[in-house]
Amino acid sequence: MNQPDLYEGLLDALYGIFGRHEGLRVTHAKGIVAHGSFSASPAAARLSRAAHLQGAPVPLTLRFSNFSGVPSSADGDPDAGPQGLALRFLLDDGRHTDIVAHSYDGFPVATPEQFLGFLQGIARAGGERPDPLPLDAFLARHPRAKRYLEAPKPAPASYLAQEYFGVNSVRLLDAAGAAVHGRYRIEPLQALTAPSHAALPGTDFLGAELGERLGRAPARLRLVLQCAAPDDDLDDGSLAWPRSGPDARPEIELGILTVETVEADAQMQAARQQALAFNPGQLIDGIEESGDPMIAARAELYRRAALRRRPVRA
Ligand code: HEM
Repeated sequence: MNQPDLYEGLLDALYGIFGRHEGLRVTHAKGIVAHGSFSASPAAARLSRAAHLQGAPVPLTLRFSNFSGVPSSADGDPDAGPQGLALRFLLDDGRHTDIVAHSYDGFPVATPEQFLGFLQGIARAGGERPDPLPLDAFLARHPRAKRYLEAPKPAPASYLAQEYFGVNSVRLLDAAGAAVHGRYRIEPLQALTAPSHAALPGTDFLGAELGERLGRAPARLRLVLQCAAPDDDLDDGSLAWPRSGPDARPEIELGILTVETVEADAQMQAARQQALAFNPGQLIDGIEESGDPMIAARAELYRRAALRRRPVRA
């Protein structure tokens, strides 16, 4: 299969599973846009020459979301997780760079081709005449996909109360061109107080909780780089790297994200969501793809997905 057919096939498969919901993303359909800023650590500036990692505060747009492509799916429903966090760093010269992360450490599969097989299996296992055999066969060959499907993904107490993982590794380059490979993680700076809403199936609370919490005070998250060990596969985001024990990978704090406000006006919120098109392939000098095939594929996929969901202008 050529690349354009693969990308269109992936989008068709996602629309087949979730249906078409006018103007909304085919996955992560329900979300909320917030604004804030990012301040890089001195370690980040030593690691990369990227403009937003030099230390001066950089304006930030964030979108928190639920996995499902069905916008009416509630926060407590099983298809709501993993939750997503997309970040856009707005640079002085009008450019931007993005990180698109989710709350599961890993991905079901390593390549877009495998992901198509996974989605096709899921589609065949549902619908009017369900046939579970293709999915069963796929999961038998891809145990990490099985683990992903079976992992409980409960709703968090707050979008701000859990970790998010970049999954696909990147290469950071310093001023002299020296490279470090790693994966992003975004995590709460401190444990949050008890939730104000219950995370029960059928309940919808995450968007309101975020607005209420930020109405009281800004929230802070850490951006961390989990560094690759010399023999780590940089092209397989389905495999989580150890975080504890003797094989724990070194970690470097890249900076602090301060989340300040949400778009309170419902119409503006909807318009912002539609206009935004985050893209994990939107990189700038000082940050490169690591060789993971998913980054290039996601770059083209998200571009095509945004074109499909946006209204055609006459
Ligand atoms: C081949 C693999 C993947 C495919 C086919 C895929 C597909 C998509 C598509 C079509 C969208 C909607 C884009 C838009 O309309 O703007 C999307 C959004 C998203 N994806 Fe993926 N994705 C893949 C891998 C991943 C991975 C590895 C992660 C987590 C690290 C991830 C997290 C997200 C998030 C958080 C969003 C919502 C972004 C936003 O708020 O705009 N995806 N994905």
